[in-house]
Amino acid sequence: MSNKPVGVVGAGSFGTAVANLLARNSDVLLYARNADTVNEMATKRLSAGQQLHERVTPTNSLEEIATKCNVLFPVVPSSGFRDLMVSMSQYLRPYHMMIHGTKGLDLRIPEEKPHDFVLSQDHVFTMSEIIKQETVVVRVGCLAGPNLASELSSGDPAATVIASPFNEVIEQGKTLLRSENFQVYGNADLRGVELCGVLKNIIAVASGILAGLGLGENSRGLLVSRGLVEMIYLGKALGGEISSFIGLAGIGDLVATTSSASSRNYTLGQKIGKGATLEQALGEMEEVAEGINTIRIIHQLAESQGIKPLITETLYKILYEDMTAEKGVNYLMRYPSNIDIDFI
Ligand SMILES: NC(=O)C1=CN([C@@H]2O[C@H](COP(=O)(O)OP(=O)(O)OC[C@H]3O[C@@H](n4cnc5c(N)ncnc54)[C@H](O)[C@@H]3O)[C@@H](O)[C@H]2O)C=CC1
Ligand SMILES: O=C(CO)COP(=O)(O)O
Repeated sequence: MSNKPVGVVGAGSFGTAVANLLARNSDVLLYARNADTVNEMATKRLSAGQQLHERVTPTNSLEEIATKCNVLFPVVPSSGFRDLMVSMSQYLRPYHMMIHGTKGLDLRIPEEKPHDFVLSQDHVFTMSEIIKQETVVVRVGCLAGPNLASELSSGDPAATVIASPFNEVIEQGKTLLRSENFQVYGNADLRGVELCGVLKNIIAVASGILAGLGLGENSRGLLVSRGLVEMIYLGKALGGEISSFIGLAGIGDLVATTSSASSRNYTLGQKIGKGATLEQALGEMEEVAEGINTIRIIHQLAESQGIKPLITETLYKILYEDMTAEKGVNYLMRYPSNIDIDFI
């Protein structure tokens, strides 16, 4: 496997950062779907504002990347993930290994719903589930942790978690990604680690809102700690293990994303806190903020499953109904809560 290039599918901010990390150890093929973008990447050696490592070769061909690479890192937003897997599936074989970096969920509602239809976990999928549903790939994993693309591209010290039930996926991920400035931890709880990356985006949006309202570090500390409890509560209900949430992919990523203007979810929240509507805030952003879609999905799931994630529900009202950000904060502050930790 070592002489083969490694494939990264998706050349946005994170796909490009992952390609550059991998290029420290291997040749890399980086797929972008737009042929003009690929030509420009090849000539200017730039992708998503980042300089491309000399060992990264851009490609526009899914067939080429699947044929030449045994290990593939799909890193596209969750909204395009299933379509991508459907398009790629004809080129994929059981010997492929896939480690995705996408921090979102996929919602599949039947076109013809029975009159008593209730949305359940059977309609909400993580990206590893999509890979297994749409392709013949078996050895699947994910990559999650405090990995802000802008900081990775500056070469700052950082670390990630490779999660998979297959030890060989974890070991392969470590071999490919580990370098002087980049550590890689392993975790067998694939679902839990995927959910960490997905759910922390909700709390990042909330943190941005607090910042947009001009609130300080005490309120952020309160949010991060209650946010972690909510992530664990939801994560457990959706099949993750508590221990993953208190590791690098959980608390580690939560801290990074709730305190950085480099986070798109935080930035979007900040715009809302300053008074923008969701439509206005989205209109000002060029990159994906997965938390917006995740809040909608968790709201629908919570409603039908009888679970009550307080922060997520309040965010839903701010983003999709007519609650103001100030009212949302007042509502949360008045909510009667008195047990600090109730999940251990
Ligand atoms: N940017 C970051 O710091 C990090 C992002 N992530 C996650 O990585 C995923 C991707 O995020 P970014 O790269 O930042 O997004 P981005 O908004 O910078 O770029 C997304 C890229 O995916 C491409 N794309 C979308 N659908 C596609 C499809 N069907 N086929 C091929 N290409 C497609 C777009 O053309 C675009 O180039 C998200 O789920 C995000 O949560 C995870 C860790 C860090
Ligand atoms: O997940 C991330 C860092 O680990 C990136 O977060 P954003 O998608 O909010 O930029």
